[in-house]
Amino acid sequence: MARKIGSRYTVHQVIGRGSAGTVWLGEGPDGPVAVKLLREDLAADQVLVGRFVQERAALTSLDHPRVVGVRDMVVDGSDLALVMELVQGTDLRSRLERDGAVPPQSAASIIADVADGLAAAHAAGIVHRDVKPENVLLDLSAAPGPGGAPRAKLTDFGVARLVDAPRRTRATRIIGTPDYLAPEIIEGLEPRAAVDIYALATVLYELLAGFTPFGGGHTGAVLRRHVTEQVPPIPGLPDGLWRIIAECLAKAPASRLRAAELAARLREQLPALAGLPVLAVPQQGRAPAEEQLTPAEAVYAEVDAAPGTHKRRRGPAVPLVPGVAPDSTRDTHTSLRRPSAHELASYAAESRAQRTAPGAAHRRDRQALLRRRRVLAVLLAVVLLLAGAAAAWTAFAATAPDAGSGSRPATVSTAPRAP
Ligand SMILES: Nc1ncnc2c1ncn2[C@@H]1O[C@H](COP(=O)(O)OP(=O)(O)OP(=O)(O)O)[C@@H](O)[C@H]1O
Repeated sequence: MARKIGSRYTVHQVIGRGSAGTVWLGEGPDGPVAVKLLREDLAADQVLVGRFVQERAALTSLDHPRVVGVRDMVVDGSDLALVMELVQGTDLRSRLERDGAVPPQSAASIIADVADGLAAAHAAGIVHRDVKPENVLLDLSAAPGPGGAPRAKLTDFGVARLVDAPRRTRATRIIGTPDYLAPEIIEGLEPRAAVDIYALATVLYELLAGFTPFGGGHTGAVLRRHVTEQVPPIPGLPDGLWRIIAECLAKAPASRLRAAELAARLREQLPALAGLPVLAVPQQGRAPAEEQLTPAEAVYAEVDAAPGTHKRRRGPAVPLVPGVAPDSTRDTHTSLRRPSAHELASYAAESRAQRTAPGAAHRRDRQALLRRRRVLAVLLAVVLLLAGAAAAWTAFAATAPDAGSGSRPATVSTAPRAP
């Protein structure tokens, strides 16, 4: 069923769904396009419509072969739509779901492409803020890159910004996808370009290992790991590639590589990675959600949907266009309560305790017990000594010559008497 979007575009078929809207295959004056129709509740939000109009110039002027171009932005009655370049292919999430992990050379090549796109965006002052496999499209119509890797393009620029909470709410809420959130976002800082580098390095890790470094279990646990834990190594990964990942997952944003450096460093690695098979990385044994909660994480157990966002979900998405059945089952943008500094500190303390091996924890408890016992023994000895001294004093006072003078201490009897 064809549908008109503004005066210039017609859409006929749904090609995908996300948390912010539905993507349609469409037709414009210059040929085929992809049209992302934002959800009705977002389209009805006047603040968001204002931002949409404001962002139009920045988003439509971002023109780079590794970025999915935004051709137009349409505000038409109740429709709010981004008209994009149509990419013939698939997205990286679908590829991961199909193949699991990716050979190291292909992974590095795909991520170098995305880093090129990010470098262009960052140079134009645009931070993506939601880099994840869903937002990387593989252009299967283009000639493949090194080792037959498909060419990648980053999409969904600006959408996280459009649906973001205003500054005053940002102090208490986070919008993003938990597995890819940089620690400084969780700590409440303004997201800058380095958050995209952190997210992209997380995607690289995921391509190589088949899972994200800090994901799994309850959202509170995921946030805590981003802030407090070191990235788990990937067995068998060549050192050069590992160093790049570790640098880009640094907790301090200033220590991370810039996007252009990341692309260049990855390309330097490509020859050495040629022919390496997919790494056999054992899946991390993260326990299912509730079992994994530490007491502090249990305090931080809220994952809820702010207006305009979806719950973190495993079920189908809310239908976005009347009459169209939901088909998205992905975890995607989530609005989260930002953990307080106290909660983060508790996560850190518990995390340190959890990292200690069970044998070491047992030894540590036993040493604490012995210390407590020693302190008690010293206290008891002091009490007994004082009691003995008091008893001796009483006995001495009772035998002294002026014992009958009552409460006056015996020493007084030796003091010079008043004339
Ligand atoms: N320009 C495009 N060309 C071709 N297909 C596209 C294009 N943009 C998006 N798609 C397809 O539509 C799907 C949904 O895209 P969308 O950006 O709405 O959601 P998402 O990125 O999966 O999730 P979210 O918006 O919640 O981050 C994509 O995964 C992709 O398969």
